[in-house]
Amino acid sequence: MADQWQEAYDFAVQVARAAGAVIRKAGEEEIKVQTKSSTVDLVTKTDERVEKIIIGSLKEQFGEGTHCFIGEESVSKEEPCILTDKPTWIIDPVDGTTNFVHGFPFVAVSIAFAVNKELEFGVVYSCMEDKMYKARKGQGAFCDDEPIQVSDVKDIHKSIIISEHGTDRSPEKVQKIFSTMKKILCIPVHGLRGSGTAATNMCLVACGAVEAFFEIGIHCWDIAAGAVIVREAGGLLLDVDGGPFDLMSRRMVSGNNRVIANRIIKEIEIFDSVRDDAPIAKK
Ligand SMILES: O=P(O)(O)O[C@H]1[C@H](O)[C@@H](O)[C@H](O)[C@@H](O)[C@@H]1O
Ligand SMILES: [Mg+2]
Repeated sequence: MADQWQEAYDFAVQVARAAGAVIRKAGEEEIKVQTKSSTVDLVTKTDERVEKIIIGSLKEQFGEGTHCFIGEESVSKEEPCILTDKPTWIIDPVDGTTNFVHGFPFVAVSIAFAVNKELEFGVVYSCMEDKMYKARKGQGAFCDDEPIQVSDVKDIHKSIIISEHGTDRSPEKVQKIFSTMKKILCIPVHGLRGSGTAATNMCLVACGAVEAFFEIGIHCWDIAAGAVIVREAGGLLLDVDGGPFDLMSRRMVSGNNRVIANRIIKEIEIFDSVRDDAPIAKK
C-alpha cells in the first residue's frame, strides 16, 4: 500500500504543476467571470476546466471507481462532499479565484489525498510564484524539494498572523471578522496579512513566514492539502474553539505552536457556517 500512495503523491505533484501551467496561460487571456454563492464568490471557465483536467488525469491513472473525488467545482454542481474511508482526492483547482480574476499574483492548485478519512499527503502549487509545496504523512514538508519548518516564535507580540474576509458579506459576520482582527492587531502583533488563498496561507505558516492562519467559512478543498503541509512542517491544526481540527467544519486555526494558536483562539469571535458534509437541502 505504502508504495501505491507514493506513486499517487508523485503523480499529484505532476498534475498540480500541469494544472498551474494551464492557469498561468489562462491568466494571459480574457477571463469571463461568473458568481456562485454570492456576488463576491467568483468562478471562471478556468476553475471548471482545470478541475476536469485534474480529475480526468487522476481517473486515467488510478482507474475509474476505485478512488473518490471531492472537487470545489463538482460540489458546486451538487456532487457529494462526503469523506468516506475510500481513497479520496480533495481538490481546489484554483484557490484564489478572486486573485486570478484581478491578476493579484497568489493563486494555488491544491490537491490532497485521504484514506480512511485520514489525510495522507497534500500538494499546493503556488503557480504564479512557481513554488511547489508538498508533504506526505510522516515524511516532512517541502517547498521546491527543500525541507520547510514552521517558525519557532512563541511570543505573540513578535508574530505575523494571517486571516481572510471570505465570501459571505452579511454584516453580522463581517462585524465579527473585523472585531476579531481588531483584537488581534491590538494585542499587538507585528502584523496581519492575507494572500487571498487559504492554501498559500497555510504554506506560509508551514515555511515560517507567519505564525498562524485562521479562518471561518473556508471549505475542505481550500485547506486539506495545506493541513498536511502545516503538520509535517511541525505546526498544528485546531478548531477555532480550541478543540480538535475537523476538515469538514469550515473553520480552522493553523499555527506554528500551541502557545500562539491558543492566544489567537482567545480572540476569535465564532460565527456559524454550514458544514461541508451537511445534506444538500441544508446548504
Ligand atoms: O474560492 P477560492 O478562491 O477557491 O477559495 C477562497 C475562498 O473562497 C475564500 O473564502 C477564502 O477567504 C480564500 O482564502 C480561499 O482560498
Ligand atoms: Mg479555494
